[in-house]
Amino acid sequence: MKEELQLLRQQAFINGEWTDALKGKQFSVRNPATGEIIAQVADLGITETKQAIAFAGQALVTWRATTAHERSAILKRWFKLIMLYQMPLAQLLSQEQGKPLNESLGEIAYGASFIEWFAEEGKRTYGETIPSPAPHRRLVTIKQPVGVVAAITPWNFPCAMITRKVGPALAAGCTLVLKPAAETPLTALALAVLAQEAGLPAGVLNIITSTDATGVGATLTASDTVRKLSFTGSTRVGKLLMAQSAETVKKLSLELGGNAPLIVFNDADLDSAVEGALAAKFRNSGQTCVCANRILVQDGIYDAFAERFSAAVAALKVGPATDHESQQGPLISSAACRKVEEHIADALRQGASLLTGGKPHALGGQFWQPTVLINVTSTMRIAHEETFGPVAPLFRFHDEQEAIEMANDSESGLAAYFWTQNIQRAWRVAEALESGMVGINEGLISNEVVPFGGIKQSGLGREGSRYGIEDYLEVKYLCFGGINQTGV
Ligand SMILES: NC(=O)C1=CN([C@@H]2O[C@H](COP(=O)(O)OP(=O)(O)OC[C@H]3O[C@@H](n4cnc5c(N)ncnc54)[C@H](OP(=O)(O)O)[C@@H]3O)[C@@H](O)[C@H]2O)C=CC1
Ligand SMILES: O=C(O)CCCC(=O)O
Repeated sequence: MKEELQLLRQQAFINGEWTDALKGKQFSVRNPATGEIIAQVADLGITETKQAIAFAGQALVTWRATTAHERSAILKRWFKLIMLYQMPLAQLLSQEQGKPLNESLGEIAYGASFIEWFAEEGKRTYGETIPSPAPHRRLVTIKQPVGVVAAITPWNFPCAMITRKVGPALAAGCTLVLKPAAETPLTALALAVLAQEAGLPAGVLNIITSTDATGVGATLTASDTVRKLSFTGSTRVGKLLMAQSAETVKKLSLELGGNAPLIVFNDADLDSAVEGALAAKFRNSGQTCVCANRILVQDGIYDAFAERFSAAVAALKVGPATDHESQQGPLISSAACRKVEEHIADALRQGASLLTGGKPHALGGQFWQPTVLINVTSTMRIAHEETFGPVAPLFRFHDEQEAIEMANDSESGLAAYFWTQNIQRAWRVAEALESGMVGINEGLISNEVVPFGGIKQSGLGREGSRYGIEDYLEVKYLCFGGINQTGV
């Protein structure tokens, strides 16, 4: 490498240029562990968003004409650079998002894995030949890039939620306008530094940093040039963007909220269930859409599980990312803290009890004690709303049928988990759960090779895996007629 690249950028990235807002507006990015301002980032608006869309439209003409191998070579260079800069990227990510450094290092590697995976998958976007019902016709399909893609991403995974959209889009031959969350734009901009270094042409990836999510979202969805929207975030905003996209009939990928059940049957391996529930609930301090939101425990194992689990939760080390022993960082905002507080208060009011936690952490600010509630019931808010924080509510059930009914009693259907040592039950329950992903005796189920996505109001489409690139491709059917089989 020639020289260290400067990863901390405070300007937006449009058509390969680092760009200020037209009116010079900026917004502050804060470290959620300290409240300290760590950057002043360009605050772009509707006009700049329209410009970025136009540049992405122009860049599409040449980018879509490159071969999958050429695109793959650039993506592989990008992957290598991300891994080369894994530590500084992780430090930046922890600063703006708050998660412990080890989790950030893991997220950078996870994020990079989508770039490497789709660098390969892009070469395998096969069409088909279809046996023709008519002797004089030949029928084939080819796959072509959808076109310009708008991507809107959340703050909880500032790297991986970007790369699992941008990786397949670029590999397929699409260009993008990306709006990262206003809380965490710095990792996105740092990724752009490395993409440019890897040789990504100007205009292929544009990044709009903005606090006007409504205006930018409306501009992206209203645009006829933008042919697809890929969004990860709340169900409320997902529905809004879906409605806005109806006018121009965009292709949609929506990764929305979850309310994941985690079921522990009497025949579970208790050690494994405790370890898995800890991982599934407390990853990123509970701020993950696949985090277990409802822990359903069978009568016969309830007390033993509650005791072991709450001891493990109480032992979690809460602290800032600068303390390398931290396992739980701060929540992203004071609003997130309020939601956690409200869910706990509502549960306690309705008869739940605390086994551990339940209060703001002594560190102050946005740190919250990892919390376990017992005797939680379906009338409580926590049963139906995603808490998105470090609160584990333990529900009680009597038999398998009741567990399945409780698990499926949700508008969401993203992830579900259960623990059993009975193979028949494992298949039965896995098939009965209404969710896009199921962990069986396993609490961490995400990686780049598997299809990530939900059913019901958890969204549309799949990210990662061989399916992840399909959302960025259109199938075109070609009918070759007039074929003279005797030869002319
Ligand atoms: N599925 C998931 O991974 C996530 C789920 N959530 C759920 O959502 C709750 C709220 O989190 P929150 O951060 O507010 O999630 P949002 O859905 O509001 O934010 C996600 C992204 O959407 C953007 N956005 C917000 N409003 C609009 C709009 N009108 N048009 C276009 N884009 C918009 C945000 O921008 P900006 O940051 O500038 O507001 C951000 O980039 C969480 O508590 C959790 O339950 C949250 C994040 C991720
Ligand atoms: O959408 C999210 O909340 C992030 C998902 C993290 C994962 O890929 O497991």
